[in-house]
Amino acid sequence: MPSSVRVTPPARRTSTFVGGNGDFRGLRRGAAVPTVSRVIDVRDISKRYGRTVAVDGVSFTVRPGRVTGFLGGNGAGKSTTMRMILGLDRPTAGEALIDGRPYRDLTDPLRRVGALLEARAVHPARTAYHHLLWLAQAGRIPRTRVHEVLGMTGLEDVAGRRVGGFSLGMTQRLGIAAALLGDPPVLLFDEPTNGLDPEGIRWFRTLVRDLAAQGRTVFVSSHLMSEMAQTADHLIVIGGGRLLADASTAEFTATASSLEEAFLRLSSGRPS
Ligand SMILES: Nc1ncnc2c1ncn2[C@@H]1O[C@H](COP(=O)(O)OP(=O)(O)OP(=O)(O)O)[C@@H](O)[C@H]1O
Repeated sequence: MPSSVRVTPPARRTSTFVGGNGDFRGLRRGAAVPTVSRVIDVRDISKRYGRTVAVDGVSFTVRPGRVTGFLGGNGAGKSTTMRMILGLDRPTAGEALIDGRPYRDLTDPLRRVGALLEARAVHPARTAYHHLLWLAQAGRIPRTRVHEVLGMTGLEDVAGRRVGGFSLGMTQRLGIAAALLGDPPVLLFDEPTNGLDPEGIRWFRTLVRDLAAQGRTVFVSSHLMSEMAQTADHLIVIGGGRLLADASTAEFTATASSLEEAFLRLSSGRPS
C-alpha cells in the first residue's frame, strides 16, 4: 500500500438537515441529455507540484449510463485529477477530454458539465437563491431552473438564508444544486457526501443513480467504501497518484468480503 494512501473514517455528521423533494423530473427537461459524446477521457495524465507527483500517468474513461466511483485514500490524487478534467489545473503531461475536447474549449460549459468541487467556495453573505441566480445568469440559464434545483436538493425552505450560516451538509446540497443548474449530461462530484447525514446520503445515492439511469455520465469521488459499494456501478481506483484498478464494482469485489477489503488489499499490493 503506498504510504500516502490512508482510508479515513466516514465524515462526522454535522447536520440534521433532511429533505430533497425526491422529484428529479427537473433533470429531464427538454432534450437536455444529448445522445452522443458524454465520455470523460483521461489520457496518460500527470500533475507535479514541485517535487510532489500528485498524479502519475493515469488513463481511464468514464462512460455514460452508470455511476463511476473514483476511489482513493487521502492524497491519492482524486481532486487533482478532477481539477484537471475541469481545466482548473493544467496537467504536467497528458490530457483530459470531455466530449472529445478539453473543458476550456467547450461551448456553453454549464450546460455540458456540472461539478461539485469545493462546496465551501461560495460568498457567505449571499443567500442560496442569489448564489444560484448569479450562476444561472452567468450561464444564461432561466430563473425558473433555480427554483427547480432548490426543490430537487431540499433547499427551498432555506433559499432566502445567507450561505455563511449553512451547515456543511446544506452547503454540499447547494453545491449539488449548482452542479445541476445547467441540466448537464456530464456530472462530477468530489466527495459529495461530506457533511451529509444518513438521510442526505441516501438522497444523494438516489439522485446519482437516477442521473445515470437517464444516460448521463456521473463521476463521484469518495473515500467512503461502504457508500461507494452501494452507489457505484464501476470503479476507478487510484493510490499514490497511480491507477490501481478500473473495473465494475462487482468484478472489483468478487474475491473480497467487501469493497473496503478489496480496496485495502489492492492498496497494500497484496494479491487477491
Ligand atoms: N496545489 C497544490 N500544491 C501542492 N501540492 C498539492 C496541491 N494540490 C494537491 N497537492 C498534493 O497532491 C497530492 C494529491 O492530492 P489530492 O488533493 O489530489 O488528493 P485526494 O485524493 O483528493 O485526497 P483527499 O481525499 O485527501 O482530498 C497530495 O500529496 C497533495 O498534498
